[in-house]
Amino acid sequence: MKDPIIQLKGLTKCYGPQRAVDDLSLNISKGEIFGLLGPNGAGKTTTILMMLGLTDPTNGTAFVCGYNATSNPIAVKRKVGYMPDSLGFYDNMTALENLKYIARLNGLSENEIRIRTSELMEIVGLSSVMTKKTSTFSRGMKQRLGLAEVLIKQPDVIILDEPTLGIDPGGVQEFLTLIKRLSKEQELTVLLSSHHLHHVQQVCDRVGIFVKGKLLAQSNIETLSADLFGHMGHVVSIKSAHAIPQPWSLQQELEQWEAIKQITIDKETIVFECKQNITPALVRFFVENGYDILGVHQKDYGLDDIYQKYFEDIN
Ligand SMILES: Nc1ncnc2c1ncn2[C@@H]1O[C@H](COP(=O)(O)OP(=O)(O)OP(=O)(O)O)[C@@H](O)[C@H]1O
Repeated sequence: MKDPIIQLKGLTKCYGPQRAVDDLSLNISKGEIFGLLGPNGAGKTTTILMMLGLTDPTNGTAFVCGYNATSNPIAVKRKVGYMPDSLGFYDNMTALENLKYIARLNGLSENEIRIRTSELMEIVGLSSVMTKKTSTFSRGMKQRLGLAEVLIKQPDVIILDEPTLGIDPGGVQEFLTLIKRLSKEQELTVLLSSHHLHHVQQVCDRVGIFVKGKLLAQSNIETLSADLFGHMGHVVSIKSAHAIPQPWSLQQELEQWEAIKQITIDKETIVFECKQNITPALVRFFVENGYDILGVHQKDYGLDDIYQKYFEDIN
């Protein structure tokens, strides 16, 4: 990994006897989109607050953009834009006025404010509605305005806490596409916390699975799948037009196949766990033996399976 822009070492936060974050070590490199994935109460927000210097760790360190977040929170805040899960705007002001207000708070000159706010409204797709009061905005539009506010100080890192919460599916898609584009165009590092696995899967280069304060795994989705389910090999299920009799005359022959590890039969469905992908050979075998096939399904392990494996005891 290139020099990490976020470096968490043994980060721990205890609330009384409860370890909200437990010995978290994690490196995130510049330009990466990292998804912190976990159910409610996993410790995602607490981790973010420690990274911003808004709450002190019980143990461990958080270095962000080269600064220790606990001893130098002001320097970190200059470099990091944070969008919390609930956004607040001045509803009696227009979107543009809200953004200009934040720009002034960040110390931009009036000339910079004029140029930058108009650029950002364009980037987040709010130019046509920027003179409307934010009280009229949908949740999706508010998220976009929140993103513009976060970007106004040209941060190196943005941290988005549950950014897709409450947005309709179309809005989610647009928002995630925007995040991805910004990250690639500006080498912006993005830390995105969510419990929406599908949203995370669409946009993140890597994900961390966070459960009960512990980071259980971190990798890209493909590697996580291979690590967790690689031993399962290729699983293919074949649905015949008719129920498979028990005992089944062809089973013994198939069990001789080197590539087949296990055969499970349930009425007309036969599931094969195989060492490699032998789906075409299996289909030929069934056809040659006079079976009519209604369906063939190859199981691909994805984030759903990962989620279920880690979170099944919790949800
Ligand atoms: N100030 C606090 N005092 C005591 N306990 C807290 C405090 N803040 C968080 N916790 C507890 O720490 C644990 C982690 O909470 P946290 O908000 O970080 O989780 P999360 O993953 O962000 O969940 P959510 O998605 O629900 O916000 C929870 O059990 C929560 O109740």
